[in-house]
Amino acid sequence: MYSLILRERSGSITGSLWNRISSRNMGGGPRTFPGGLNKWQWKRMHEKKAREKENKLLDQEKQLYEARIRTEIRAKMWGNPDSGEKTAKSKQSHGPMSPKEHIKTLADRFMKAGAEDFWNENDGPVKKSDQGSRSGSDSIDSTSNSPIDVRRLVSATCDSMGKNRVFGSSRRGFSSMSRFKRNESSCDEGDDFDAKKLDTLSPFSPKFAGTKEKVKSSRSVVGVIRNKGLFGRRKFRKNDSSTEEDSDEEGDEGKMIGWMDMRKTGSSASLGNHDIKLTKRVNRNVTDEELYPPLDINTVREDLSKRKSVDNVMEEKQEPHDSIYSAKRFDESCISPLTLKALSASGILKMTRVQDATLSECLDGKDALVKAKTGTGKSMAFLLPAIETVLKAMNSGKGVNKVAPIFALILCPTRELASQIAAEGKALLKFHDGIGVQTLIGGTRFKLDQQRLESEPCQILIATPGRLLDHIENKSGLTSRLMALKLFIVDEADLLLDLGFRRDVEKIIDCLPRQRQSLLFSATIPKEVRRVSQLVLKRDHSYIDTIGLGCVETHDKVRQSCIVAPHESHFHLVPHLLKEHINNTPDYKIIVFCSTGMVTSLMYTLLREMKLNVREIHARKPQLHRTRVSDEFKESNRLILVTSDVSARGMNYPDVTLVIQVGIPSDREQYIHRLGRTGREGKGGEGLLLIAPWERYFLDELKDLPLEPIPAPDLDSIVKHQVDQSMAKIDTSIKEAAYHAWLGYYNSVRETGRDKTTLAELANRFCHSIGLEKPPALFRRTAVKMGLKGISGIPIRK
Ligand SMILES: Nc1ncnc2c1ncn2[C@@H]1O[C@H](COP(=O)(O)OP(=O)(O)OP(=O)(O)O)[C@@H](O)[C@H]1O
Repeated sequence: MYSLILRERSGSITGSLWNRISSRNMGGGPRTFPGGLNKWQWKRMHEKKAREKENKLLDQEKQLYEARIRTEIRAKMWGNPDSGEKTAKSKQSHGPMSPKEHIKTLADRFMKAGAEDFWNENDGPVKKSDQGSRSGSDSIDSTSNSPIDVRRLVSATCDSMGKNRVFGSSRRGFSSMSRFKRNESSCDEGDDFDAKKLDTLSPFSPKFAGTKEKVKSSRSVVGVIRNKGLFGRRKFRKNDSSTEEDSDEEGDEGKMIGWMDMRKTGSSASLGNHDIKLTKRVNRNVTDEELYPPLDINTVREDLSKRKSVDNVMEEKQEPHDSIYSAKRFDESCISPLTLKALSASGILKMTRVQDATLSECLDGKDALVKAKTGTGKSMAFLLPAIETVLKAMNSGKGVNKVAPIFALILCPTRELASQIAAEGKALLKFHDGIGVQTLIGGTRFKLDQQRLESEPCQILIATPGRLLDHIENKSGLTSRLMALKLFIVDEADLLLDLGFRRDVEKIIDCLPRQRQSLLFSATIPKEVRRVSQLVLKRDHSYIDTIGLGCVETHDKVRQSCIVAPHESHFHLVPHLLKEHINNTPDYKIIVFCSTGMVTSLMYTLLREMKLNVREIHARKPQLHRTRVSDEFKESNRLILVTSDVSARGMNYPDVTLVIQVGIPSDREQYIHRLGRTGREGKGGEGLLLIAPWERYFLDELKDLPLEPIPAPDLDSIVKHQVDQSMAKIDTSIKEAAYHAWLGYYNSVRETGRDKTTLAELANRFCHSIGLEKPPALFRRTAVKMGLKGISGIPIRK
């Protein structure tokens, strides 16, 4: 069926080309599945089943672990009347070991033997001669009853965990905490006891895959070693401090130690007598000295001085902690010399943290979900891999026979953002001949788009979902060009995967080849989005979070405050606050966010009447106007931009000094993105949220952000008079339109459960504040559309 549709769409494609196209692996697949389900429903059903299976397995693991603990407690309670002497009988005893003893044996063996040859096939009991070769604190005699150096074990473990990378492969529920970063400093810490050895010790290491019994008996170590993720495959990630050797070992396949090799060496036979109880352990009080044998003071000093010098070198190399930049330079990465030339021509030498964290992963062709704060260079972080992908595809010659292939597709939510990304892409391609970036955005003529796409080079396409779908559905030939796609990028991924856009994005994905790399970027990635990201990403994608767990998504340098004041005072307060800021900041540049396009228009008209230097952008303005104003605001200061949420995401207006949000945003994420228009590139800024008392409930969503409540300022009587006069001059139609839009918006965001004020009451107050004598009646159709029909106090026109 799908090939039929395709055949119909590509009527102009020649026979041989058709053959190539139809044999291509398309993202769509069959349209219907058993039970009349569509592809996505089918996919979701299977994902759900997989999750359930995973949870069931986790439960089983938990039960096993609990059983282990119970056995341990029972063993403790029964006691062990052991004399401590090794009897001939005990030596020959082949009964099962107690969990504690097993752990001890494992740890002892570990201490004795190097982790590398620990589980060799012909590995037997540790020989005396081996013991002799070790000295100092490293050496623990396994034949004696010397206790395991738990403190060292724990500290090494914690150390590895503490330095755990925040970013890593995303497996649902298996947080990156279960992964250990290879770190030289952690090797320094406890002799040769590094993360890798810890992994070897872990019952989840493939080396322990030999018998279930072994895995079970070492489960008590797990409490220390693994604090999350029972099944997650252990991965070692390479980092800056990884040695050459490390990276070699990690190999290409996900930098993971070969699973098969380990399983081979971890067979039951290879354990020899080591899982057999040989001695009976004496129950005796262990002194502190025995537990923590005194260390040679000189060794400690040496260790400390070594660590200090390493730290100093690291500090010298590192940027200050709150800097958005990393110490790494672009010329240290493997991007093309011509791109490097363009970067240095723009004065860009160092990577930002997000670029450093993602570039190598993205260049390796991996799928990734990336979270980084606003204004930290995410656009460049995905444009550079896009350019490299195009260069690679062009050099390999693949797809060049096809009709002008598009190798990289970038989706973003707004037209201005698409144009901005395209401009940045063009700057990076300045010295590359024959590679072009084009945009497909709404508000332009469809035919012109087509002509442009055909006449100018376009290997990188940046589009808004609606217009791209128009082209796909109108058989403009774009579908066949997209068949060569290698890289699919979604900027502001959380918004595009949210309900408003998701259907469009799904349809677009249906038209893309399945064999592709996909990257998702945003400053905010709620849990729900991580889940649905599977729609776009491969299962083994990386989740790269440069913000980190428990850290806020906003910038420390941006001061955030909140004013709660009655709704009717907002139109008076905004001009007052603006004037105050302008007086204190000569080079001001302010963005005022309003809830809807029509309210934006009213606010703009009011401020213009008050002779402030102001511009407006919202969806109701023609595209030409939007582009002109956006460009003007980018380049100037001493200007105020009043805008709706079309400017909330991704727009890079440099040096914005203040962001005012009038009324509650649609959600927490939108608050963060709006605020993110200031404090870009590590600079400072100020954010102010102005809400009515009934909107206070929204502050719960922001309670982890450093939002300072401040009292509403006393209104300047001159400003108040000016506002009243200016408002009186504004056309009633603008006010009525604002009223209707406002009503619709608040009806959708208002939490009626918490708010006792009726919508009619709020509507009346809003009317009053904008100088309307009485609420204008709504057309019945509009009222039904807004869900307002039947609300008393709001007049409805037939
Ligand atoms: N390595 C770098 N060195 C200097 N400036 C950079 C670097 N990378 C990006 N920039 C600049 O930082 C600014 C912000 O970048 P960008 O718009 O990509 O941020 P963002 O993280 O996408 O923000 P948002 O989350 O709001 O979309 C841009 O002006 C960009 O040119």
